Amino acid sequence: PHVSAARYGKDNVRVYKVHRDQSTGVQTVAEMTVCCLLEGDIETSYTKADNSVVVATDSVKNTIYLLAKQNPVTPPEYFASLLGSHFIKKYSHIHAAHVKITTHHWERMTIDGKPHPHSFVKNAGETRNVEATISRKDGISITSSIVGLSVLKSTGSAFHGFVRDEYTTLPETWDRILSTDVDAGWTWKTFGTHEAVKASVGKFDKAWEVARDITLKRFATDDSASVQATMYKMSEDILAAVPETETVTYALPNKHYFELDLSWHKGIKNTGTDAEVYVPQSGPNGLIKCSVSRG
Ligand SMILES: O=c1[nH]c(=O)c2nn[nH]c2[nH]1
Repeated sequence: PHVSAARYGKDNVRVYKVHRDQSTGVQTVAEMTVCCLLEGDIETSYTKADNSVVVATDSVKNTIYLLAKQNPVTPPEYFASLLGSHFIKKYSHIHAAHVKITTHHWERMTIDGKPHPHSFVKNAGETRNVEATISRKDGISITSSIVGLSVLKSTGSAFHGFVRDEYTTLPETWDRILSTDVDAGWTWKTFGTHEAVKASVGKFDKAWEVARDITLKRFATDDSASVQATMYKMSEDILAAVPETETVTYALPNKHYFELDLSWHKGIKNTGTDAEVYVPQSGPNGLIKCSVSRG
């Protein structure tokens, strides 16, 4: 037997950084959780108990905090590229770094109609993520994503005309609730070097804003024939709006809200056009995935 693949490092490295603008007193915060795994000529640490090739995961963790102190930590695409590039520059036997950054969304509070200089609220559950592979040979591939953005529409969603056979019980509907937890990702065209990422630094925040706006607008305004049809439109829009992206990927759970028949009680009408009280389902849920590429 032989090592067919290996990577190791530190996961769940939580980092918080504050920027204090002395002139205005405005403070800005960033909080993220980092996973950084290294890949390279490390097989002997597995096969021969040879620790001479091991950059300790504790040193990986130390490096994350040091680089966070010495460099900007936003946008996360920039910091992921900077962090990964550090390891392949510093250690000739490390040939790739796999960096995942989950950033937590501290939204500045508005108090008495004014942005507060140092107080923030966290949007429940929504994160902005980056997964990057920084490779000596293949350059820097980055995928950005929005995860955990929970949305619901109370109408404007239908699902009919699907396969009807001896396995089908689902009734067709022309008016249903649609709810999902958005997981939307966009893969950037590969960057040759960290300098190329640095040159594009202004594009990452804009792309996240555009992708989020497109997702919400299409979700709200599309007269949805299915999750599949709506997510394809979202993907087309993002590819058109962000030319530096190559592929857009969505993974959308279909979080079902079941109608509840109450007619057993004095004939109360609560189904079809009379439906008002529904039963939100924790599971099973649909899961619809799609990647859309150029051309
Ligand atoms: O939007 C939907 N897509 C599907 O594939 C599906 N299957 N059941 N309900 C569904 N809704």
